[in-house]
Amino acid sequence: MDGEYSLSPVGFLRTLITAAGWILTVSIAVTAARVVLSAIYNVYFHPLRNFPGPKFAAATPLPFVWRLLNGRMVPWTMKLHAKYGVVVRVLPDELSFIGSSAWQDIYTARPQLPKPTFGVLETPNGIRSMGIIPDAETHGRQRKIVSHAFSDRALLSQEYILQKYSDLLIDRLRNQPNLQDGTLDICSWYNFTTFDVLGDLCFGESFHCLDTAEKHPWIASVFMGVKAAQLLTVFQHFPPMSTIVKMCLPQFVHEEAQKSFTFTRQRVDKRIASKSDRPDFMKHILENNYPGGMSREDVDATTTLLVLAGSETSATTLTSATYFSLKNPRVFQRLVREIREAFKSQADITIAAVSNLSYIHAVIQEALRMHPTGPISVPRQVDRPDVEVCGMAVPQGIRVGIPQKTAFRSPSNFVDPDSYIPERWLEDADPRYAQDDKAVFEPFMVGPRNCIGKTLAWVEMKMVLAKVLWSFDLELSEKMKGGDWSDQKVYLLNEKTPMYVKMMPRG
Ligand code: HEM
Repeated sequence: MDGEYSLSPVGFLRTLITAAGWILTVSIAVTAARVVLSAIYNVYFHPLRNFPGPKFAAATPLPFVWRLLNGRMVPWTMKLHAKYGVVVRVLPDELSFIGSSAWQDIYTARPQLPKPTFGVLETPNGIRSMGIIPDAETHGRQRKIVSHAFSDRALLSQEYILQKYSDLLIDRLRNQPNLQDGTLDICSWYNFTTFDVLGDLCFGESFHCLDTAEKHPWIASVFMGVKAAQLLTVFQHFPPMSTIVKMCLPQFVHEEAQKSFTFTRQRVDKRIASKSDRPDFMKHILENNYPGGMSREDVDATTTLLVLAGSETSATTLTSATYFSLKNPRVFQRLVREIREAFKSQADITIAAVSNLSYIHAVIQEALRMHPTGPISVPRQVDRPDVEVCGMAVPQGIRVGIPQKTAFRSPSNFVDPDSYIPERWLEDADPRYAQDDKAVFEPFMVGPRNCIGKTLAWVEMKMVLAKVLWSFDLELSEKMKGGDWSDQKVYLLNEKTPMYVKMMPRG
């Protein structure tokens, strides 16, 4: 009897291979059928079916995901909005808007439209920083505590920190051997300055980037985390993949995250143990915290966010303001004149004094328009019926957002959108620019989750730029004369490339 029913090992293997073949074929067929059916549903039956946009992007996340991966989201959304207008369906379930009223409709809606938890960067203990907490109540509670560190009074008491690092920048630049040969990358130096300022404001101790002329490894690690988080968002568009990919992340990614987490904890420990009364962020956070406000873990996570959000953005804008001004000699000359006529010495460049200058303000504003630091959409989730954006009813379950760079460079919002014209922001602006829809320009966003560091960013950028242009004559390096420095890949943040200049010390 046994012999009749037993299989030889070869027979068993053959049966196994045949069965595996069938399973694979059926799985592929089922997946293909699902993909085709969902594409048909998305294009012809989905609640967004009547919104304009390319059919392929309506059918599948692939075109969007491809741009996320190759960093070319900005040119893609620019092309789409140029073709389809104020609203474009960029994903089966996401709409992109470039009309100015979208800011109020999306980002100041009450109750808040939640921030999707896509690709969020958690610390290894699972705690999220204030910037990525989805729950409005928890976010609001933490933000209220942190906001004490950004009051006008706090800012004035922090001025000496801004003075210290902007002066150090000038000293260090003066001593660079390559100052005049066109190989000095001003972008890195701006970054060193803003990292040192934020290190000092958060931890009571800088990263010594200006001293060493190098990025601290912690900074590199945190930025790698941001890019990884952005790339991980790709898999959220293919739900089962997301969990699998997170589980399969290579060991070094976890080790890197753990290392940078430990570094933050140690720095925060040290700052708290110092019991110092210096007027940095930590003093205000600790003084205004209360049981149930922010846990120690919340403080760690939010400190990392503050360094990241406060350094990269200001350095990018300083670089683009320098780049665009140098590319436009008329602008550069007017800017330099304003600064050099206003100040007799570098020491006169104070927060109060620099805040009175109008042209430097317009120069930085126009740099933020040409090259915003958050170039792509940071969407919100429509979590209820009856939401309207730009006068259009948006169904529940959809994500909506504004891609800043596309909105700021759109000819439907600005006259000569690709030209760098600070004059459009002046009170006595050229009437040609009266047509600009300035309400669309919100580089710091609006609403309860807008930039908490906006005022600090403005004074820091003006002070650093004014000191550089007061102390040096600048020229673009030959290397920068062709091409467009601002045409950069984007992985949530701009992937900045070097910006080479020649600098001649004055006096
Ligand atoms: C040119 C300079 C800056 C620009 C253009 C900028 C822009 C922005 C934008 C667009 C957001 C909203 C991001 C989102 O919702 O995902 C944001 C949030 C934030 N920014 Fe800034 N930022 C700048 C400088 C700073 C500085 C200097 C700091 C502080 C040191 C800072 C701290 C923050 C924080 C903590 C948040 C999160 C706020 C919250 O979730 O409540 N930023 N910023």
